[in-house]
Amino acid sequence: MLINGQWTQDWSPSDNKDSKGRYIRQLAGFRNWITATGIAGPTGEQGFVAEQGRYHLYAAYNCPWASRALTVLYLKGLEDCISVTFVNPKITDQGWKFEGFPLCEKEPLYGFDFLHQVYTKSDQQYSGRVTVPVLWDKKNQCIVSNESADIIRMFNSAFNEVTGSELDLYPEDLREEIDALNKAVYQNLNNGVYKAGFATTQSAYEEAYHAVFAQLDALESRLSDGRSFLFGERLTETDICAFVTLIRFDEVYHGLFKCNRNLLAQMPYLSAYTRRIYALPKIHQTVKFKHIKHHYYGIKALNPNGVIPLGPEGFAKKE
Ligand SMILES: N[C@@H](CCC(=O)N[C@@H](CS)C(=O)NCC(=O)O)C(=O)O
Repeated sequence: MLINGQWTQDWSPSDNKDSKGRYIRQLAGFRNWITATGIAGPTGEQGFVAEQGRYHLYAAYNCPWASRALTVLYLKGLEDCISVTFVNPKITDQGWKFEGFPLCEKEPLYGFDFLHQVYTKSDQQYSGRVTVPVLWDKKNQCIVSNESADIIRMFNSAFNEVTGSELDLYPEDLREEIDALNKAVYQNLNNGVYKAGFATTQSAYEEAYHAVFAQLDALESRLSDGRSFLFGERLTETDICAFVTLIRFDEVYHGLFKCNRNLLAQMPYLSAYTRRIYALPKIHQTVKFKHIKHHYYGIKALNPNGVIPLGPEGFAKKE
């Protein structure tokens, strides 16, 4: 992580825990918003107007948080408007680096080797974790946001006049329900699998494990009335949030994070739902199982020798 702008490597995700050994995720440090007119969003400074070509997304195919930002970028037709660079999925002693893995290119704006340089370019004294996704403003040369929950909302609404997109993943009439379900899905599933995987006590692991499967059971039952998506026939941001965890479930969370009561493949409605979203236009481009497996099974604290299991195949198709 960065401390006063200096990189320090003495840290592993399981170090971030409470007195009961529960994993705690740090809050994002940059919370500005791009808006259609440049007025400030719910948090942060004003001045980030939605413009063609002005912004850049640093993403990682392995990461569910970056993938939800990438997915909304594609669904909203923003690929010609916002450029994207993918970091190498194998995290190094200096955190995320550029190049050295298929589809991971050179850092295009400054020729940086590591993502922490993007953070200190924006704030020379930055202290905090260096995470993906990062939304960068090329004009003011600073980070707009490193919080994917905010990034998907701005992608959903800020650029409609630039792209002409009419897709609304956060429709007015469903906002309250979306917020409530997002919260449960985030706590119990998206972050819940991490809480199971990085727990350092038996009780913290068991608590997280039960929360993960209670949430999966609730979603399975919600989908059992035959609806296509969580809120019926309309795709919403909650579907994207759920999808990025579900698509990784059998390949990595079941084994490495010990969320192993059952495979997702054994839950008929949830697996059909995951396949339904996976089959939507452009979604395939956001899922790279090789990146996913190499990243997670490369986490030294959980898998010191880095051996990558061959199965289960789950949703993976041969790449
Ligand atoms: N709140 C952030 C969390 C992002 C996050 O934790 N990303 C992980 C990758 S999956 C990361 O970059 N971890 C590196 C680290 O914490 O050092 C978001 O949702 O945007």
